[in-house]
Formats: sequence, structure tokens, C-alpha cells
Amino acid sequence: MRGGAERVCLSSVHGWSEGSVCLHIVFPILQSTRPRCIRNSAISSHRPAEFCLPSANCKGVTTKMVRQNSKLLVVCGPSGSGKSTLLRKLFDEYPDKFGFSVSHTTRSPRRFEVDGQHYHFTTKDQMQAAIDRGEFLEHAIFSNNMYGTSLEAVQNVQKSGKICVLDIDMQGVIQIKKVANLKPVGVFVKPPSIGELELRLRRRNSESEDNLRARLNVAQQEINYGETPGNFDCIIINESLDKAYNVFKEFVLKSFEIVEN
Ligand SMILES: Nc1ncnc2c1ncn2[C@@H]1O[C@H](COP(=O)(O)OP(=O)(O)OP(=O)(O)O)[C@@H](O)[C@H]1O
Repeated sequence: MRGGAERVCLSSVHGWSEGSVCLHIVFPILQSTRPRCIRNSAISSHRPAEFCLPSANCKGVTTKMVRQNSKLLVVCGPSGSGKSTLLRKLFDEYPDKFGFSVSHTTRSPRRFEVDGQHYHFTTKDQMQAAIDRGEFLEHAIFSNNMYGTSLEAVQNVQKSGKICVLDIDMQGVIQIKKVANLKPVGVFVKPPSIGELELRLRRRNSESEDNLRARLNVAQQEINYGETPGNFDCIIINESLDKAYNVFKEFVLKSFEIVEN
């Protein structure tokens, strides 16, 4: 769903254009394949509670507490690992439970894009001033344009009673984790291997060769981050899609105390 030029987002995903390179503001040395959007969060108080999912595919849940009352789900993983695919299935199955926040960008709107719906379109000066005032949970520069997720955008989703879902890259996660009192439930989606990741990206046929290589080049680094104890609450190894989705769904439902219909 996301990642290609002019690809339409599930909601608000940071822009992406062929041949561009994303440099993150906070960690400019690390190249990101593209800024990903965070969606949804709940800034309510989080009562810690032990949570352990007895699944071979879900690792890491015992390494930290999973918070009750959280309404923010952060999903991260290398490009092509299957984040969009898993989230699409989750949104399809629970349309009234989850929502994406609307990101800000300084790039120009495309023909079909509606301000406030696809993105909040803004200027560099305005966005930088808002960042300086601490209004953004995460932000990045991509292809000379700024992208970011504001706290307000996340809160708007939460106010609608939905769990906000953020699909973000490693740099975004690093920023989010620094936000006080914002204790998201974090899921890392891991491909079975780098070789399989490359196959899936090639099959998706959404990237130029340069883009594809850029994504693969950072994949191992992202996996290392994802596997570092304490960085995520759950690691989903996306080998069989059905199995991965079942683990993902079970973990998310339990984490957010969602009762199946
Ligand atoms: N378990 C799976 N087995 C085989 N193919 C899969 C599996 N999961 C996802 N795919 C396919 O792999 C490709 C990449 O998946 P997807 O677009 O969901 O990745 P992504 O992590 O969201 O990537 P990006 O960050 O670039 O948006 C898609 O073509 C998808 O259909």
C-alpha cells in the first residue's frame, strides 16, 4: 500500500517519491528509506502490567512491561517486512477500533490530496516553529520536505475512541520513545531473512533499483535495533502471513484489552 511513488496511503503516510533519500533530523547520519507515519496514540496514564504471549513468533514480550490503558500502537520494521499488509488486515477486521493520525508535510499537495485528510499541508517556517514548540512527536526530512506527526493529530484519533496506530521507521521510534508519558505498545515486524525481504520488495515492484538497494541497505541495521531487548514489546516474524497476522492480532487485542466481537 505504501512506499511507491504516488502510492495512496491507508491514511496519512509520509510522502515518498522515487529516487529520493530520507535523512532524519535527529540522526542525520543514518539514512532512512523513507519517513513512515506514526498513527495514533493515547497519552493517558499507563498502568504497567505484565504481559506475556506464549507464542514462538512473538518474542520479546517478557523483556518489558506492556502498558494497560495505552492507546498508541507503534509498528516498525524494514521496508517490505509486511507492516502495511498486517495493518490492513487488522483495520479490515476491526474498522472501528484503530485509526491513523494525519501527518504534516511541507510538500505541495498532489492533485487528489485534501488538506487535513491526507496530510496537514504547511510551510517549512510554520512546521519548524511548531517543532520548536514541542508540538511534534516525530519528524523527518525527506526529499527536501519536512514530514511529521503532531501530538494533536494523535490525540484527535484518540478522542474518537480509537487506538492510534503509527507505522514508523526506526528513527521515528527512537524519537517517540523519548516523549515523556507517551508509552506506546511497540511491535517490530521482522522478515524471515534479508533474501526473502529482497524477493518481496522485487515482487512488489514498487521501487526503482536505487530505492530498493537503499531499503535493503538499512534493513539489517533496523533488524538489529528491533531485536535489541527493550526496544519493542513484541517481535513478529512475518514468514507465513496467516500465522504472523494471528500472532499480531492476538498480541494487539490483548495489549489493548479489545474483546473480540
Ligand atoms: N508473509 C508474507 N509472505 C509473502 N509476501 C508477503 C508477506 N507479507 C507481506 N508480503 C508482501 O510483501 C510485500 C511488502 O509488504 P508490505 O508492503 O506490507 O511491507 P511494508 O513493511 O509495509 O513496506 P514499506 O515500509 O515499504 O511500506 C507486499 O507485496 C506484500 O504483499
